[in-house]
Amino acid sequence: MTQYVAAIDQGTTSTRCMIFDHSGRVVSVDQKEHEQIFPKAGWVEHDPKEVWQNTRQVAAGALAKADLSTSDIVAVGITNQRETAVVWDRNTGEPVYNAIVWQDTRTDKIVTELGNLGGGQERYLQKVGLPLATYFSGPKVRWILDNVEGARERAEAGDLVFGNMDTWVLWNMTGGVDGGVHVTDPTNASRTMLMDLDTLQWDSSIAADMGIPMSMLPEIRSSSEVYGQVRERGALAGVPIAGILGDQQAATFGQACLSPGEAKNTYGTGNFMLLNTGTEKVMSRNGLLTTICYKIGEAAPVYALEGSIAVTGSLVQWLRDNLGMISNAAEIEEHAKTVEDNGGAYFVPAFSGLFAPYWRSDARGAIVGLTRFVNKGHLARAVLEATAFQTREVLDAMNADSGVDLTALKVDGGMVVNELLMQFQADILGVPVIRPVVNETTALGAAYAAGLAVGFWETEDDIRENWAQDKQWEPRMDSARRDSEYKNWKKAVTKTFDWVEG
Ligand SMILES: Nc1ncnc2c1ncn2[C@@H]1O[C@H](COP(=O)(O)OP(=O)(O)O)[C@@H](O)[C@H]1O
Ligand SMILES: O=P(O)(O)OC[C@H](O)CO
Repeated sequence: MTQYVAAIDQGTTSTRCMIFDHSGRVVSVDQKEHEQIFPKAGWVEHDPKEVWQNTRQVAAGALAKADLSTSDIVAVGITNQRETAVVWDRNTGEPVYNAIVWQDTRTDKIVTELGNLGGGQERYLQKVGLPLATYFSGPKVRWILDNVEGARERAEAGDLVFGNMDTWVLWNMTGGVDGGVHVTDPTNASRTMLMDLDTLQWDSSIAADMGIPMSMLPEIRSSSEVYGQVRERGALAGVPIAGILGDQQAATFGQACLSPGEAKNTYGTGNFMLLNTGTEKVMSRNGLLTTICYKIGEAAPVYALEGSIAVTGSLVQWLRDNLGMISNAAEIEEHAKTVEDNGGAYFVPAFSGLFAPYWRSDARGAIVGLTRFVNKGHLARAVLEATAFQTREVLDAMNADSGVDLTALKVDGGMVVNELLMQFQADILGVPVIRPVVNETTALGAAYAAGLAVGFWETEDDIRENWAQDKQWEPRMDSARRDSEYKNWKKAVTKTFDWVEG
């Protein structure tokens, strides 16, 4: 009987269930979007119960679409938008507040206060590998405890628990109030600001500074082992849940970046470039994050350097949803193709401040270089080019920090169907850009982690063998134009600084 592995991919905009065969080929997908809730400027929330309901639906949907039954599935992996924080009551399963999403900037004052405590920024960089920023989960949990009536008392009494989306989905999938497992993996834990990067354990002094009771925190296990079985009711009942990886680490795994020096760049809501640095923890001097890449069972953890960009695909969504300039994401390429270049316009989408390599929460978005000449096509180009320029900044930082000169870039994610963007990306980087046959590397990576734990795949070599190239874009732009475009971009970025005052 043919067997398969399933993956739940709980992303920023949607939740997917994908089923893979032994060759890593997708045999079924079901997907459901959830509401993006924007209560105020800078605030972004998701309803955790909607996400859980969607998870159940897509699990059933993916099985039904491929006409498979639960007995065909040997393991399930979970991958997720990282940093997004949920706090719920372990006795009732009710969240006390909406999930606060990674893009949300409401914690800027909390972050500033933490920076004023002993050790400041440097203490966090050394211990957790992250700069103090609104991006990470710890300050979001602190905000909930400070602002939801009665939450702090309930947390101190041991009734409230915290989880990122992996933990929320796992706890519910394994039974919720009826014995749900409260666990995370080191890739997710490394995005909270609360995990010591050397010991892979929660750091009680940082938790104390953030006012977060240790009893709220999930147990940190490896990224590939059996955590529990799917609850008896519903789709996938009884199947072992055997892998957890944050979505960007999952994509790194799915892209078979399994040796030091190998990197991938994922183009989704935001962009995330990860470079495998092996068992060596490389600390960044150029605005990158040090993070856990994966930890397979008992093996030593593998580290990564990461360049996180907050706004890339979501800028295309913004054009669609907030401006109505396009009716679907693919249309942006049609508009961009009507012109030769950006007509002098540069769009810096600092909607959540700027992440890597700047980490400027005082920045806000700007379109510069506007003249009467600029039309819709130029703006469409400027929107796509923003993704490519931001990626160049991250690649430069990556090369400087690691000493690795990346000679090609493996790409994946929702935006890489955009041919114009991929060509411009190769042009502005000056290195080839390579897309794999299976572009769903995030779900695939989580499936690999789960499949390795139950022996469906034997070793990491199986993963390397399954990877295959689909298309490669070669740089065509001459270096003088590349340099002048990049110089203009850098100048445009400086125009976004110091917008939000103190
Ligand atoms: N043809 C396209 N051109 C540019 N952007 C696109 C295109 N198709 C999808 N996108 C963008 O890709 C993103 C979705 O990618 P995906 O990897 O599914 O995201 P996530 O996992 O973050 O939810 C959306 O932000 C969307 O705007
Ligand atoms: O949901 P995605 O694919 O946009 O990924 C979000 C990242 O994990 C945020 O760190």
